[in-house]
Amino acid sequence: MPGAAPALCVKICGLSTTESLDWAVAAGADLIGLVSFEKSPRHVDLDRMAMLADHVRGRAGIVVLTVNADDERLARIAEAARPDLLQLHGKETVERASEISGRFGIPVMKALGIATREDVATARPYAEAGHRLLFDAKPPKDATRPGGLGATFDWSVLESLDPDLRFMLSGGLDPNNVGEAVNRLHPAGVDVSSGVESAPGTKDKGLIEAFVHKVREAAGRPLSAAHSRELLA
Ligand SMILES: O=C(O)c1ccccc1NCC(=O)[C@H](O)[C@H](O)COP(=O)(O)O
Repeated sequence: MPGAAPALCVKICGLSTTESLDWAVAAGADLIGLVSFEKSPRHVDLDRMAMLADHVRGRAGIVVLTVNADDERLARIAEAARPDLLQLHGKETVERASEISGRFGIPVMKALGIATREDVATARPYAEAGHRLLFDAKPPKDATRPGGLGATFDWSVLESLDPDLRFMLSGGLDPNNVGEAVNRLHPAGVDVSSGVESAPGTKDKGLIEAFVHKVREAAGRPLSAAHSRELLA
């Protein structure tokens, strides 16, 4: 559609039951996220990850997120879940991200903790290396995990961003603020975990539906599965 805004990809992260996977798919999510990080209330072990991935395969893109995982762990994840995307949410360098995507043949989305414009500037080398970007709130120094904290960051640091630097927005999004985020920042996608939960790790059907509805409303057009394929390509 000429002149239309690019479609928006919606990721619902931290899913750990078949029921909540079905809620996310039915609501229109493009991507579902499975957490492989033991300190997280959303962590799923390899057997559960494999079961969940097989349950949703073909109905949404499968993203598995890890934190500074070594090759042995990544090999087990790749075998168990056969993910469409690996989200690296630790201190992985550009070189490590490229090594992982090359070794396992799985595209990488690098999560970056954002607080200042200087943090945003660290994204360009990952993009130039062909990796997807997820901008999340920079975690506090005493945080027990680098993401899934339900905290927003100062979105104004993204307002002068080069429009060719496409990113998935994350961090403290919920049905009440995602519309503003979409209209202000025009991200390639949005990602949520805490904002669609009734308790840490417990997803809420109504909040998932409300979140996706608000994104669709703000984007002014149906969510595009083709766009999530583009994001995964
Ligand atoms: O979700 C977690 O528990 C988590 C643990 C360790 C690393 C990353 C984690 N989540 C990554 C995500 O992609 C979350 O969706 C993202 O951080 C946004 O979370 P929230 O602010 O709770 O919506």
